[in-house]
Amino acid sequence: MNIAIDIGTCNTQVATKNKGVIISEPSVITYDTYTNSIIAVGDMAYKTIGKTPERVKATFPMVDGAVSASELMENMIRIFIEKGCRKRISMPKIITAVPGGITEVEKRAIVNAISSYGVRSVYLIETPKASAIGAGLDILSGEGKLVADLGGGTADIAVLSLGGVSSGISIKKAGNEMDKNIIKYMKNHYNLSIGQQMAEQCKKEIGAVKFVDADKTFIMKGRDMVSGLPKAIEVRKSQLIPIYQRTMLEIIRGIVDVLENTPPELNGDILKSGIVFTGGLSKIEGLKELVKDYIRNLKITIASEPELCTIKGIVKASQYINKVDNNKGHEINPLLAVY
Ligand SMILES: Nc1ncnc2c1ncn2[C@@H]1O[C@H](COP(=O)(O)OP(=O)(O)OP(=O)(O)O)[C@@H](O)[C@H]1O
Repeated sequence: MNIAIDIGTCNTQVATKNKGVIISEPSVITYDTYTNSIIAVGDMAYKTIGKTPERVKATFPMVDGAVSASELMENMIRIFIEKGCRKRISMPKIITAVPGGITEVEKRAIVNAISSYGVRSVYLIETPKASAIGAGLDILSGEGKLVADLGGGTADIAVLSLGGVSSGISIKKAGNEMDKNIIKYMKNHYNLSIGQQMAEQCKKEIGAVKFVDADKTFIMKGRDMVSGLPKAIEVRKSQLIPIYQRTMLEIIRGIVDVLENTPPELNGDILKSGIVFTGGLSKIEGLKELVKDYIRNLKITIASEPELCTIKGIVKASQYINKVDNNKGHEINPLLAVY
C-alpha cells in the first residue's frame, strides 16, 4: 500500500490514491512531560495550545520545515496514519514532500521519523514540485513553470522544468511569522498579551496584505500586561495590513530573486504561464493585488484549495514509485530520492 503524507509546519495531511485525503489536521501533539504519555494529537491538541497545565506541553514537532522533536514527530505520524487508515498498515511505501534546499541532515531526520513506523521505503519529492503537480501544472514538459507555495513556516519558490527545479529558494518566513508580528504589535500598542491561536484566527478572518475590500474588525482577547486582567481590544483590518505586508514583501523579493536567477529561455515560458500560488497562506486577502504592484507583467493564479495542493501532488507523484523501483531511473520523474 502507498501512503502519501505532507507533514507541514502548521498542518499535516495523509492521503491514499483510492480514498483521497483522509487526514487534514494541525501538526500539534500534546503530551505529559513527566510520563511522556501522549494526551492529544491534531485538532484536539491544537485546542490545548496555551491552555495546558505546567506538566503538560503542546508542541509543533516540525519547525520551519525541519524536525524539531523527533520522538514526538514519530508518534504524531503513527497516530495520524492509523487514524486515517483505521488500522495499523503493514510495511507501506510512504511518499512525502520536503522543502526545497533541505540539507542532507534535515532530510534524514524526516526519513527516520517516518521509517520508525515500519515502512518498506520512503520516497521524497520537493514541496514546490508536489504543489505544482497538485495545482494541475505539467512540470515534466520543457516549458518552465513558476510556483510559490506559501505555508506556515516556509515559502517555497521554484522554477520547474523537465521534472526538476531550475532555480528556487526556500524562505523561512510565512504565516507563522505574520502571527508572531501581530502578537508583538498587540503587546507594543495595547499592552495586550495574546496567544498564537488568537493571532492565527485574526489572520484567517481579517488578514490582508493589500486593501481590496471593505474594512472589517476583529476582537482580540488576551491579558492586560499592566493589570494582569483579561481584556478585549477591537482591531481594524486596515490597521494590520502593514504588518502582514512586511512578511509578504520579503516573499515577493524572493520571487524576484528566483526570476533573476532563471535562464532567459525559461523566463520566456513564465511570461506565458505566470506565477501559480499554492499553500494555505495564498488565501490571504490582497495577495494577487500586492504581487501585481511589484511583478507587473506576469499572470497571477491562486490555485483552488491551495492548502491541499501539496498532498494532492504527492498522491499524483506516487505513480512514479514503480518506475523508481523498476530502476527506470533514466526516464524523467519528479521524485527526489528513495530511502
Ligand atoms: N484564509 C486564510 N487567510 C490567511 N492565512 C491562512 C488562511 N488559511 C490558512 N492560512 C495560513 O496558512 C498557513 C498554513 O498553510 P499550510 O497548511 O499550507 O502550511 P504548512 O504546510 O503547515 O506549512 P509549511 O509548508 O511551512 O511546512 C498558516 O499560517 C495559516 O494560518
